[in-house]
Amino acid sequence: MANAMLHQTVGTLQLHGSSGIHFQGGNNSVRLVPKGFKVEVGFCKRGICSSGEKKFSVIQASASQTYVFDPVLSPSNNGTHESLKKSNEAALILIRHGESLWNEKNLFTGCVDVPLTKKGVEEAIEAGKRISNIPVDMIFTSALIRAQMTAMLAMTQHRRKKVPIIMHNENEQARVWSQIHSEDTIKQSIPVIAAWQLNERMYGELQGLNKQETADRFGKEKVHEWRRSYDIPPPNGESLEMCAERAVAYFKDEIEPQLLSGKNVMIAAHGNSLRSIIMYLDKLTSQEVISLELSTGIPMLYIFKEGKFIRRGSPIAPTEAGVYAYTRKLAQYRQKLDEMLH
Ligand SMILES: O=C(O)[C@@H](CO)OP(=O)(O)O
Repeated sequence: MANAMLHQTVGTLQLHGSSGIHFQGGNNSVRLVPKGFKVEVGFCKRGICSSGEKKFSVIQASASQTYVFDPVLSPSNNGTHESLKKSNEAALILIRHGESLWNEKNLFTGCVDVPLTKKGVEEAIEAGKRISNIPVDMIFTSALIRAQMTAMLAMTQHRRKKVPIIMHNENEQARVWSQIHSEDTIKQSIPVIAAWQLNERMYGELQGLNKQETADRFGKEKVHEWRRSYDIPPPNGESLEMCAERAVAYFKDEIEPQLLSGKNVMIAAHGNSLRSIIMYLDKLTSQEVISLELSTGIPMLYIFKEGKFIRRGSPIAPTEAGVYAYTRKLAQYRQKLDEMLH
């Protein structure tokens, strides 16, 4: 059995007939949720396994099978959800995409898939410089090109020089055809998971309309309500509340377990999908979130520690001492990079 996974792989898990676990949908990564916490089990033959798979169900006993798994998320690690929360610390970087061609034209964009402008490209590169000393083990982006461009461009500046690789798990063939057959190469890679749940809020009938013209037509206040209120959707679109239902659920289900296991995560997404996630992280009220505005291409750093998200603002520059004083781990990581690169 190959154990070539991007997760740190340090053990195997034997599941026997009495385990009550049955896997459906081919021999790739699966996720199951026993009492209290998540376990991620991968049994891909070779190559990169990633999370996000839902093609399985826990319904009945199956024959004995050996799986590679990530012990920090496993029940056999003597750890409970609570003790994991206490022992691990991880960095979380949030970044709204750089300026898009429709930001430049002042058009409502929502789920329309518009690329970055030249300025947006530069913003993403600048953002990358600002976080170039902060560890990144996994990247989550929306399914939209402006967020993916931003993540990739930012990573060109990272000092660790690992290669961000987009996971293709949309079907069995895509998964097999994108496998990597060198464990060393896998170690030098960062999995990038693209998820529609992190997409911008769907702006309904406003998509493609000019923001100024819409305000002139419907009134400034109405348009502000559509754009910034928590629970009032634009015509046939999503309110922030509706956007939060999928974006925050995805964050809790797919991203938080990674942070809990000590993985450092970057999320490249959008003004409103990130507003909804920040509302959750900072425990903002539906009133407070109205005035939360995110600029394009500005990275925001959180430290996840003892089950809490601690907001650390936006690193100003890669050398800014303050950021690395936040935690010993960050300081050590930066020092390691300095040693490696000198
Ligand atoms: O057009 C959009 O999709 C968003 C983000 O650019 O606009 P708004 O500022 O109204 O949230």
